[in-house]
Amino acid sequence: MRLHVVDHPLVAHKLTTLRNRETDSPTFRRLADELVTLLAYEATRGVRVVEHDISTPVASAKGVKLTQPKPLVVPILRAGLGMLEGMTRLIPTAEVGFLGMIRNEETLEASTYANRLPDDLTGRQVYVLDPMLATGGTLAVAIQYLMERGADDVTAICLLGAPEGVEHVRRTVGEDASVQIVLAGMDPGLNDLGYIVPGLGDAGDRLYGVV
Ligand SMILES: O=P(O)(O)OC[C@H]1O[C@H](OP(=O)(O)OP(=O)(O)O)[C@H](O)[C@@H]1O
Ligand SMILES: O=c1cc[nH]c(=O)[nH]1
Ligand SMILES: [Mg+2]
Repeated sequence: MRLHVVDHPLVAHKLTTLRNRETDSPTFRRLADELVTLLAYEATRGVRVVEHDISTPVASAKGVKLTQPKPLVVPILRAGLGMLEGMTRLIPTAEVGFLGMIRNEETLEASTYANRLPDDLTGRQVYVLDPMLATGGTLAVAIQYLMERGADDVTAICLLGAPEGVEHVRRTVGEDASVQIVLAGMDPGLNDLGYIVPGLGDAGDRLYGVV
């Protein structure tokens, strides 16, 4: 498993505004969207392509195109939905599947309440979207689920992570798994309620309001 924390001043600038409690919901949504596109550029370095010959108006040329089947993008509802457009802007032809997951705020255990994914993911390259990687319970369950169905390369794109969450995912999927985590920032740890500190609060609530 590989971890990549993107080190770029524009990412750091947008993340700082995103964290600010004064940032309102419309601005939060816009920044989350912009950040994902920046992260996705890094996260898709390994996207699979094949050689593709074309003719320009002047001559023939060798290029590449995305392989079939196309990459699958999986936002984890609810908060991951705020990252979907930023991702599909970069890979418009990607297919999209959905996982609805919620963390029990007392036990911090993740459970799945919705699944709209192909049953067979054999050989698929998958990009999972979720802004927060806290205890790692949610992401570990999601990645395991995708790999059990045959996905052979999974990249998780998150805005903020905590070291204990990253280690939990590493232990669950195994050191040798073809799994990559891409973060805009890694915070020092979690508080007693399992929130990332300093973090940005509840990403779902900040995107969509308290429900
Ligand atoms: O790493 P973990 O400790 O599992 O926590 C992270 C999860 O918690 C948040 O979702 P939440 O359960 O709040 O659902 P929501 O997106 O509907 O708000 C977040 O979007 C992650 O999915
Ligand atoms: O800090 C956290 C932890 C879990 N979920 C969130 O939305 N924020
Ligand atoms: Mg939430």
